[in-house]
Amino acid sequence: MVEPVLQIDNLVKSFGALRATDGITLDLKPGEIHALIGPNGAGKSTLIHQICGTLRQDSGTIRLAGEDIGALSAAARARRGLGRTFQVSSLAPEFSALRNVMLAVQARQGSSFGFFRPVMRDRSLIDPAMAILERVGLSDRARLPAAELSHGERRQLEIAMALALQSKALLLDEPMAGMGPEGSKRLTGFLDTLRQEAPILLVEHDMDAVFALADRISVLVYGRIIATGTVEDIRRDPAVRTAYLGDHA
Ligand SMILES: Nc1ncnc2c1ncn2[C@@H]1O[C@H](COP(=O)(O)OP(=O)(O)OP(=O)(O)O)[C@@H](O)[C@H]1O
Repeated sequence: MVEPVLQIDNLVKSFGALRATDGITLDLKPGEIHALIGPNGAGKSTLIHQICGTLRQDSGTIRLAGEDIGALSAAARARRGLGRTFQVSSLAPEFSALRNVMLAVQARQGSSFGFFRPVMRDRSLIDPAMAILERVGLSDRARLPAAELSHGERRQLEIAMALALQSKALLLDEPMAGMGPEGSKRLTGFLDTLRQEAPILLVEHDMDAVFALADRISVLVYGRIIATGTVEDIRRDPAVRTAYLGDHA
């Protein structure tokens, strides 16, 4: 059996009387895109926050490459190889795309963020950063400040930074949000190739993207996973159709 890269077991998080995640168990295997879908308020963001460490679970375990990371800070989890993109961007907006990625490369190499070193002339940072920007299709935007990139390009840049940190697994929280049809199509194509580099847990409302990309889909409703399966399994599942998909199936 293939060992999962990420293994979540029985994760529980309550806000007062509300169980926002109510015993969630799921895993992410090498090379796969596992999509997490569900209606508004189902608990998707709460789950992502617990996995990346910005919210502490009440109980349950989170393992990355076999290591229990459930008590580590978000920064420590990122250093262990948990990459993520955010609904709200984490980029340094005044820095160029290149510099943002160079800082991630530098962090990966173990040196601290040396703002006073002449990083912009350091080939050991520039070359790998440019290679990654090329990989995500942003090399012609390398010198632009992150703030001047389009919404879709900023998502690509965040993914570039996750790649620079050599993430073992990627958590993508609604990467298609705010994108037009063209942008969604381009990002879908890109994510399709990205799964070989690091498996992806994808929270997404854009069902065209989910159906095009997902190896497996888990459906979350009121904090519980009501079904996990292939695209076909999920499309056919009567409980899922009732709870979520409706006409979209
Ligand atoms: N900090 C909080 N305090 C209290 N309740 C919260 C908090 N965060 C989330 N909730 C509640 O937990 C439930 C799950 O919310 P969550 O944002 O995780 O859902 P979601 O599936 O991500 O929704 P969406 O698709 O709209 O982003 C909701 O009922 C929400 O109101």
